Amino acid sequence: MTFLAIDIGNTRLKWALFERAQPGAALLQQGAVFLEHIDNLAELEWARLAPPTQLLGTNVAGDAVRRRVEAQLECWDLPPRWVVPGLQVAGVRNGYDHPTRLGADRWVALVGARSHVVRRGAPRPALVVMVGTAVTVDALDAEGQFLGGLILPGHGIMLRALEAGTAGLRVPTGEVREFPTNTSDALTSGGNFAITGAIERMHRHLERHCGQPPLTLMTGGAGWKVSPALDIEHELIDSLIFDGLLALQQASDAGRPTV
Ligand SMILES: Nc1ncnc2c1ncn2[C@@H]1O[C@H](COP(=O)(O)OP(=O)(O)O)[C@@H](O)[C@H]1O
Ligand SMILES: CC(C)(COP(=O)(O)O)[C@@H](O)C(=O)NCCC(=O)O
Ligand SMILES: [K+]
Repeated sequence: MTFLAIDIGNTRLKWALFERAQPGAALLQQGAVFLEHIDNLAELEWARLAPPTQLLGTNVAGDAVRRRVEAQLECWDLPPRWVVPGLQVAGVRNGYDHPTRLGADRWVALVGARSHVVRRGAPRPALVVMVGTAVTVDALDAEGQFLGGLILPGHGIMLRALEAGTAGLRVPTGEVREFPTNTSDALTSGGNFAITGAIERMHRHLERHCGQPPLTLMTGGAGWKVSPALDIEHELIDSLIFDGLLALQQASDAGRPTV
C-alpha cells in the first residue's frame, strides 16, 4: 500500500513515496525536478519506482502543468487526485474569504503544521512559513483556525524585479549584512530582511492575537537561506507539505472527504 505525494510549485515539482498513507510513515524515495523537466518523469525518476497504490498532490502551477504531470502519471494505473482547499479538514478550518482560492500548497502545509502541533501535546498557535518561488506566512490559532496570511515575492523575484525596473542594479548575489556597504550586499540583505521582517511581524500579530507565542515552522526550497537570519525560535521541516498530504490521505481513507 505505497503512497505517492506530489507537490507542484511554480519552480519545482517535489515528490515522495511513502510505505503507507499515515503520518510518520517510512519514506521510501523522493525527488525534485524543475518544471522544465517534468515531461521526463515517467522515463527517468519514476521509471525505477514500483507502481504506487495511492496518490495525492498539490498544484499551484496551473492547469497546463497539471496536465503535463498527469500525462507522466499514465505510466501507472493510478488516477490523479489533487487537493482543493475546503472549509475544514484534519483539524484545520479555513478562514479565507473564498476558501477554494487559497493556494493548495498553503492549505496542505497548514494541515501538516496542525498535525505537528497536535502530536506535540498542548494545543498552541502555529506560524507556517513557506519559502519557495513566493513566500507565504500563514497564521493558525490554537484551535486550528486559519486566521489568514501573507504572500510576498521570493528572493529571486525581488532581485529580478529590481533588475528589470532600474538601470543600475545588475550585480551578483552578496552577503546578508546589518549595514551593507556595497550594492550586492545591499540587495541580498534587503531581500532577506524583507522576508524575515514579514515573518517577525506576523509572529507578533499572532502572539498578540492568541496571547501565546506560536510554534513557528518553516519549509520550502529556499528555507535554508532565510532560516539563519530569522530572530525567532523556529524549525525547518522540509517535509511539511508531505506531512500534510499524509494526514489528508489518512483522513480520506477514514471516510472524511478531502478532495
Ligand atoms: N538546489 C537548490 N539550490 C539552491 N536554491 C534552491 C535549490 N532548489 C531550490 N532553491 C531555491 O528554492 C526556490 C524554489 O523552492 P521550491 O520550494 O521548489 O519552490 P516552489 O514550491 O515555488 O516550486 C528557488 O527559487 C530557489 O531560490
Ligand atoms: C502564493 C503561491 C503563489 C505560492 O506559490 P509557490 O511559491 O509555492 O510556488 C500559491 O500558493 C498560490 O498561487 N496561491 C493562490 C493564491 C492565494 O493563496 O491566495
Ligand atoms: K510550494
